[in-house]
Amino acid sequence: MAPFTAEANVLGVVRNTVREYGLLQSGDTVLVAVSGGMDSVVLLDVLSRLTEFNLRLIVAHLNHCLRGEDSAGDERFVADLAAVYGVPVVSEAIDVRELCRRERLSLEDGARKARYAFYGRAASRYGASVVALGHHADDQAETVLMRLLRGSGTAGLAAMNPRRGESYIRPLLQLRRAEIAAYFSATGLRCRTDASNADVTFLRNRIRHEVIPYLSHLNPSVVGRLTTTARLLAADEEILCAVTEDAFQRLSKRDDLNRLVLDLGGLRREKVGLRYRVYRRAISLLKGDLTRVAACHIQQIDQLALAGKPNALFFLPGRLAVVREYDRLTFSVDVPDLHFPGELVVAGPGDFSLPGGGVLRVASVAPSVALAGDGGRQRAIVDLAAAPFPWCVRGVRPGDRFRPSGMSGSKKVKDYFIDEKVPVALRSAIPLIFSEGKLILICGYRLSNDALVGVHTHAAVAVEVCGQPAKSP
Ligand SMILES: Nc1ncnc2c1ncn2[C@@H]1O[C@H](COP(=O)(O)OP(=O)(O)OP(=O)(O)O)[C@@H](O)[C@H]1O
Repeated sequence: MAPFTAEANVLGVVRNTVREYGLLQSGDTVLVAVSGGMDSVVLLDVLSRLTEFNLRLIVAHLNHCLRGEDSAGDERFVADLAAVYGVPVVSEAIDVRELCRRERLSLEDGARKARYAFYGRAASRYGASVVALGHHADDQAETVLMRLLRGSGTAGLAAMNPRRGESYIRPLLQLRRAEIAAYFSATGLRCRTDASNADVTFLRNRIRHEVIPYLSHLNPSVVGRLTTTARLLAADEEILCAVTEDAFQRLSKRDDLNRLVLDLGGLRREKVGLRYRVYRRAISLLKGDLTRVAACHIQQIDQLALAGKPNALFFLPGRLAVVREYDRLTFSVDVPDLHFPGELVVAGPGDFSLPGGGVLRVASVAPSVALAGDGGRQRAIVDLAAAPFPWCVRGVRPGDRFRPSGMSGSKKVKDYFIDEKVPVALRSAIPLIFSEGKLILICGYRLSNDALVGVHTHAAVAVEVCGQPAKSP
């Protein structure tokens, strides 16, 4: 029997993990993500020793440009290390701070986003079948605690799996940090040290250096317990994903503008947990991930879905709009600029493109149609004698007032928007129509007493906004 050494232990656990989760196939090309830290240095060494798989290894390193000369030093160190193993190295430098500023991400999220995009590029360049990452059991336990503190559900607490999708594997995930450190010392490997790993102003470091040691006093197996929780929840998560996918297929469709539309009638019959999952699925499909989408956003979407209000709008980080229109809930990204710059002159009936998106449609209607009543909120009928052309169409400005139909006296547009609970983000995109300097219509909302049709109306037009990004009652 082989003696039980730190090396034999690590190699044995990794071989078990690889077998249990089917992480490697013979002859695989593996992109090994190496930061230069101890874990990924050990990962590279271990993979190079799994000779029975006849692997082709490629080392990949991303320079995040966050620590000046230290980052450049890491990049050189990894290139030298790859040379020692006689394997190719692929590296890139990305200004992560700039990326985070541009995309309004935290440093941690931005670095992760840059890294995974880089892995994707590098893997396809070298035809790698999998990307190997150096996460271990202590990382897993820290991740579970961090997500618990952030209020994650099952998906978040399931944390990491030895296999993530088809492309990512974590061969060290069932090893403790101490076991990896013992292997590292026994083999005489060298690595880079990232001084920021000791900085307890970062939540992960505080959990690593303060919370887990404290919890270990209560239960010495705390890391094992947390990783078990993650494993059990990962198994549950698989079932829940299948159920979600089934519901999502039943309840969603794409409309002709490529927006995702959920059927509220069906959605309301589902349990709250499933509704939440369907919203998350819709968002990740549109945005690519769920970065910056918090539990409170999902709850707000659900309130929008269940509320009595037939029309309302809600914005999520990342220019994602969720619009409730009667029995539909529409998700769209890259919503048009919700701002109405400048002025538009309408000299007569016709279709007019609005600067914030959508079309203003002004169409003549027969006096009999005009008298039959108004066309509902979305389609207003205007008496042309009371509100003659040319009209000026523009966004709201401070001090604008009008005389809301059916009310006596006048009212500030701003107060009207507040009373009608029109979302602030939407207000400046709503077209206001003026005739002879008087506000006669807030499109999609309210006509003015000054433009109402009556028995004496001889000429009238119907006004509506088509393809408007969002509206609220
Ligand atoms: N700069 C880098 N270049 C290449 N690979 C890296 C780099 N930084 C980290 N990795 C890979 O990611 C693994 C996990 O690193 P680390 O624990 O720092 O990241 P994390 O942010 O906790 O995890 P995740 O990448 O899943 O968010 C490392 O073991 C290594 O395989």
